Amino acid sequence: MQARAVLVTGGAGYIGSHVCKALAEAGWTPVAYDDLSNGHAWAVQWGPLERGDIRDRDRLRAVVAAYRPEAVLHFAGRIEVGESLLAPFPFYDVNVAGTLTLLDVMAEAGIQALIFSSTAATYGVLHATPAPESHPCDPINPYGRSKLVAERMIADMGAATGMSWTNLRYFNAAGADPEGTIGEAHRHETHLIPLAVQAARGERGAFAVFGTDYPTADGSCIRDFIHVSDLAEAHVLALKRLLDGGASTTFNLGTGTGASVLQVLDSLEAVAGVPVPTEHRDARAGDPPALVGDPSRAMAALSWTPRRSDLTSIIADAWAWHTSAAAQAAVAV
Ligand SMILES: NC(=O)c1ccc[n+]([C@@H]2O[C@H](COP(=O)([O-])OP(=O)(O)OC[C@H]3O[C@@H](n4cnc5c(N)ncnc54)[C@H](O)[C@@H]3O)[C@@H](O)[C@H]2O)c1
Ligand SMILES: O=c1ccn([C@@H]2O[C@H](COP(=O)(O)OP(=O)(O)O[C@H]3O[C@H](CO)[C@@H](O)[C@H](O)[C@H]3O)[C@@H](O)[C@H]2O)c(=O)[nH]1
Repeated sequence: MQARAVLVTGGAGYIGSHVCKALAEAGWTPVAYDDLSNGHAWAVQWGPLERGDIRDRDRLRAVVAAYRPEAVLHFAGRIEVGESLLAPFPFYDVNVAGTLTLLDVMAEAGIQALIFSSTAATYGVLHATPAPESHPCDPINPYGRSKLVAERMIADMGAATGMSWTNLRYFNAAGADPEGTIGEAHRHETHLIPLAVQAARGERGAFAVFGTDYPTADGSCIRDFIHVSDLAEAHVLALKRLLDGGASTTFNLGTGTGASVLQVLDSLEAVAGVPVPTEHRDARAGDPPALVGDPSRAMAALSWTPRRSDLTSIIADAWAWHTSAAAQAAVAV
């Protein structure tokens, strides 16, 4: 029997490629649609790669007509919080206008199910920790605002067209495929764990800790790290739920427990057995002090439990991937 196709925008990226692997293991053909601005052709291993920009309506139309996907998982977007304050235009252009174009093409083609990559950055500064989905959304950077606008467009389009949707608000995706096939390799790396790994391996200078006087126990920021394989599993479960008639909704995907930047560095030193050279810098603009999410709604509705999201497993998988032959070959491409 022909496997059922799903369109995965951003399928050559970090989270999208891990989700493609999980989708293929669950019996779908993931069609990755990606302009490779931050992703990699080598990360697309479980279905076809269609190069294209999410803002290119004609190209999207052609790919949708060729594969007739029964659902879309929408990862494509601009992702760097700090960058969004310096250059907001591409964040609104890709994350808002690009999402709107995708929604229009989906409506035209009659595709009735969408899973959207949203973010903890939609909340802004938390008043309650861990934050439930009902926490007010007041983002403090253009990235978070662009994702919140996209969430609201999706809900409006769904109400008008009958499309079902699930907005998944990820906290900090981390780690790598435990089988070592793919991992985190953003072209322009800004993320804590890969940068700290590179500093530990002597591939860059000292790791810059952004802010040491936050109102947290050790003064550094706190984030809720969720293993990318746990995220991937949640996407498969969310897709099944939506295609089985589950109601449109928003779920947090986090663990409910935070770790500080300094704790992450300690854990990396313990796993790797080498020191991480660090220097202290001013806080990065647009960074809330703590982002920790309550995942209990997703856990109940999806029968999902994060299994590899303890800090040691996350760091061990990240370290194993970054030090693997696969990663060395990948960065050379
Ligand atoms: N990494 C995280 O911790 C995290 C947390 C919350 C939400 N998210 C969201 O999850 C999604 C995936 O994040 P990621 O970390 O895998 O990032 P990523 O950059 O690895 O993946 C995004 C992919 O989208 C592609 N892309 C970018 N602009 C495009 C365009 N105009 N047209 C087509 N493709 C385009 C990139 O080439 C890349 O492959 C993003 O939407 C991000 O906002 C990520
Ligand atoms: O060189 C660095 C890089 C990061 N950090 C700190 O580490 C924490 C995590 O930063 P980073 O890894 O860049 O992730 P976030 O800025 O938290 O953003 C990620 O997590 C968000 C959800 O919380 C997503 O929406 C974003 O797409 C994703 O990039 C923050 O406190 C940063 O200040 C440093 O101290 N030094």
